[in-house]
Amino acid sequence: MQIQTPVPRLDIRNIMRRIEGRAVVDDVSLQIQAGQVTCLLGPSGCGKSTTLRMIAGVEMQDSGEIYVDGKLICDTVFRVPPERREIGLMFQDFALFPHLSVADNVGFGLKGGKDEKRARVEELLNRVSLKRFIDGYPHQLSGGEQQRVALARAIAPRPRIMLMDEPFSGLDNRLRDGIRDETLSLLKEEDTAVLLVTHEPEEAMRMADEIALMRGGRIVQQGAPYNVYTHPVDKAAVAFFSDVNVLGAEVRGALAETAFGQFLAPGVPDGTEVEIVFRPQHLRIDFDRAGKGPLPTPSDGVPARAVVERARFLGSESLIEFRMEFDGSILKATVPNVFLPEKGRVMWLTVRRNRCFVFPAGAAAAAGQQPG
Ligand SMILES: Nc1ncnc2c1ncn2[C@@H]1O[C@H](COP(=O)(O)OP(=O)(O)OP(=O)(O)O)[C@@H](O)[C@H]1O
Repeated sequence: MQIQTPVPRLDIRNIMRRIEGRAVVDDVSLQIQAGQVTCLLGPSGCGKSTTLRMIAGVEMQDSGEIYVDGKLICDTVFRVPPERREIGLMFQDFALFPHLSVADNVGFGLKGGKDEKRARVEELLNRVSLKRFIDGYPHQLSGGEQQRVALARAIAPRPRIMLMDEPFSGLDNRLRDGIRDETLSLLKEEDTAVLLVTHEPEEAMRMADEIALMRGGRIVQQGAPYNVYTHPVDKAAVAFFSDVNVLGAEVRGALAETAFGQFLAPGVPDGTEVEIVFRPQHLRIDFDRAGKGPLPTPSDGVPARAVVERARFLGSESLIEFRMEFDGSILKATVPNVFLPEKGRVMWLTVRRNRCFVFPAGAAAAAGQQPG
């Protein structure tokens, strides 16, 4: 039986944008289905907003095509104007019209009869729990309430695609999580395809069905949040989501020898410098017992002696920095709850081997391998 993949709501193929001779967006391809949220995640200046502007139609790509529901809306010669693309936009500075009532703001882009428009406005204000402000004005609302009105306005004309550029970054932390969740459930109910730009990994993890990790104009990795987090393509992809620890080693006979034992480096030629990369939560801490640590195990390898340099309580976890006896480097460990050993205390560390990644040293953009 053949499984039919639905036609993507948004399909971007190989788009490229050069500014002053530099590829600001470099061969980006992306597909988003109706009802799916994809987060374009990357550091400042990596080309996220430029990608969004090309989809919105306010900036032209130098090559590549954009399709909506299988229909070409833009290549280098043909271009559907922005107002006919049925694309909703939501940005950080969501700028409601100050002189229009909440109802008129939400109904701004709506077509149809007066009653029909009013019904849609009421439905959406109800949905974002702001019906009581229907005849109020933007200045009477808090930042979070204005943001919810902006969401209702963007979604009112039932756009096929919603483009959101850092839409929650102007909100204070306490409000943000609630509004993110509310926004997500409304967008899902409306079956909109969403492309959300953010530089915050927590936001992408919270909102996305798929994360597209962008760097230097290119998408370097794409997949479900769990996969992007647990199978990063390179050291920078690990570091984007958390602190990282790095051990340097040279490969001999497909093995990288470290103070924590050997790591598999299948297919890596002898003499290659590699980096063993792991997150702070994957270091195990053990107490010193008369100068000895725990026994080596296949899953945790060999213990290495370390001295506590600094320990801090961060709320839900503690962060401990260790100076490693084998080379004087610092490794970071996090443990749940409160654990604050005093500076200078000797402890033993092991690494969860199946949570380590082995990458070629210094090759930020190269694909890495996970040990078996
Ligand atoms: N019109 C322009 N003229 C010159 N440079 C530009 C122009 N538009 C974008 N750039 C450059 O292209 C790169 C990508 O910009 P873009 O705004 O797409 O990045 P971003 O990932 O959205 O960053 P941020 O998160 O800071 O908004 C940046 O280096 C930016 O300076």
